Amino acid sequence: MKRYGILDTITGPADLRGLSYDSLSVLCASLREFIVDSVSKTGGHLASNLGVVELAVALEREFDSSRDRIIYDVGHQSYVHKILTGRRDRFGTLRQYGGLSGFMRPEESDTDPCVTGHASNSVSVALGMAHARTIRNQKYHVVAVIGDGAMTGGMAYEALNSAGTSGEPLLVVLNDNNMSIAQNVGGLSRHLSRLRVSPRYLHAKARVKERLARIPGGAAVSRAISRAKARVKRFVLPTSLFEQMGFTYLGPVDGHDLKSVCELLAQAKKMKKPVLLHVMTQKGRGYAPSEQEPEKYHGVSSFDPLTGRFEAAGEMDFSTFFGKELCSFAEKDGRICAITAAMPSGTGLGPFAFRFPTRFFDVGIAEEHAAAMAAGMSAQGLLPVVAIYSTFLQRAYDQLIHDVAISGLHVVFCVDRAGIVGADGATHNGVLDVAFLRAIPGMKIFCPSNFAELRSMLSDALYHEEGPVAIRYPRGAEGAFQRDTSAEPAACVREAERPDAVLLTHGILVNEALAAARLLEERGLRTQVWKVNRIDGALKEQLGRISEQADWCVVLEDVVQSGGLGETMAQIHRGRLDLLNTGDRFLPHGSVSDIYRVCGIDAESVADYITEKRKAGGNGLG
Ligand SMILES: Cc1ncc(C[n+]2csc(CCOP(=O)(O)OP(=O)(O)O)c2C)c(N)n1
Ligand SMILES: CC(=O)[C@@H](O)[C@H](O)COP(=O)(O)O
Ligand SMILES: [Mg+2]
Repeated sequence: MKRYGILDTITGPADLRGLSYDSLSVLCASLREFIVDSVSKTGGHLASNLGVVELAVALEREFDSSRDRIIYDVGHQSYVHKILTGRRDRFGTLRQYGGLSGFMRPEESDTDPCVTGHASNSVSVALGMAHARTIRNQKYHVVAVIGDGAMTGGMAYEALNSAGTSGEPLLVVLNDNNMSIAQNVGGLSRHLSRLRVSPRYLHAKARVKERLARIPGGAAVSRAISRAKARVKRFVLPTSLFEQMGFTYLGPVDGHDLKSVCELLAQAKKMKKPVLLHVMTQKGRGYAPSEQEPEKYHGVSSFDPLTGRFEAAGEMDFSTFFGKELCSFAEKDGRICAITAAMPSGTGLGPFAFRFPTRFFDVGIAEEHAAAMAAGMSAQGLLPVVAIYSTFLQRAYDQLIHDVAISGLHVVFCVDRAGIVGADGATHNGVLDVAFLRAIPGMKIFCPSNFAELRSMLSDALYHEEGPVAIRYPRGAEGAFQRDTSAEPAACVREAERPDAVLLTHGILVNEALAAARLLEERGLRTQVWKVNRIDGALKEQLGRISEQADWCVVLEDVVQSGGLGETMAQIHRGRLDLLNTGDRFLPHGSVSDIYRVCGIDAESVADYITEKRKAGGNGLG
């Protein structure tokens, strides 16, 4: 087993307090080596974790994470915290089924104060905890560690606005690496750049003070000048946004200078008010490939730690295909605009951004704003396409309804990462979109199963529809089923004469349904397979047609049961009905195939289920 020097001697955060700063620096190097080795095997969020090593060590040293509440925003950068709080031995299970989560999970450790995964909520949750501490007359510190990317999310400002004047002692550590997943964007990013250069001003001030102190009576002069300067400064120097909101602003400090970070944390801890500590770090620090390309190494699959090369060859996936197709449409139609909420590469919009920079909008982690902005564009004659992961679209629900749907505005929502995403787990699965989108009057949902259908449906959504349209597609590549059936609202993709059962599904799960039908055929059962391509006002009519095909109907979905197609079928179908879906629960993390098995929606489980049911002669509904 590989040894990691000083890291092997650390049993918990308490050990950090007995170490010199030099030893802590050596520990940081070991932590980086351990993280690179481990993540190169499991995959995970590499660059963000390498960037916060010193900060995370300093936080564990200066605070007591078992009692104090340290919330890492998103939590994708919480690996050092996990390693130092008793989870190092399980680190090889990261993001795997039954293993450690890639985010904070209280069920994993008392040192994880809350569930994390979505950005920009940490200051709100921290303030709630600070209020609880006051009301319950308890004593502990509350810290929110939020990145400059997460700080582009509107929720962060709602929280700062409230926290700054709350009077609650609370520390917000702004981890500023000038990166979201991609380059950070917007006015805040500019504001932080200005603050970052302010040490020059601070150092110059310190030098003048030092020189004045050396001349007789100079100290008194220095104090008088300082007082006058402080008064003048308020008028002539731009103060930080955070000070304006009621925070005491500390920093900016070099986040890799452990001693300075520890000292400032210790200082902040003593201050009985809202404090914001601005820490500058380098994303990907200490590993050459991720230092050079922090975006590429933000979230990684397994790779060779020596070269940084990825093991899996990059297959064409739905996102890349979508991005490429959208470029073809945009070439011919100058009204098409593309909007992303801080996910240009994840949503496949990189090429669009490059080719049509004036029609591409990265709004930061601001899904609500993205949806409402699209409404404005549509109202004024543009053709906006908003590409957002299913799970993050949850943030924009009110805007979907209020700004887009009520006015019947034509906005195309490309709902990426629909269904099971796998390793990111419960916070990131896209299993609620069918239910929440269907509930919006006038919303149409297209469910492509493959690239050809995505192309056709994108074309239909852009040119043959009015009002809001969503196209939901999964993470990753297409499967064996590559036929374009998009011309029909619902298509029979496997015929069977006098079928024993009809298997009905939508989207990528058609591959599991067809594989299940083949297995059932080997067992002597005839299964007809249908897929729904459009979920809209005519759905019941389609389901009625399918319902007539056989007495026994099985509905297979990669979404929760409530609000799914199975429930609608239950209102129509008079024969036997089984509903196979992700259930009304939050799912664990693991590979997509692991989670399909957990839910019983993989081909084998479906075939076994139907075979068993057939033997038992029962009805699976309810
Ligand atoms: C609501 C929401 N939208 C998008 C994301 C995807 N996301 C995860 S991390 C991240 C960038 C965060 O940047 P920052 O907070 O600066 O952290 P860094 O990775 O730079 O350390 C984004 C966009 C998310 N987790 N939550
Ligand atoms: C932390 C976070 O929310 C993102 O980094 C997410 O993990 C990206 O997921 P994909 O790998 O599916 O783009
Ligand atoms: Mg950042």
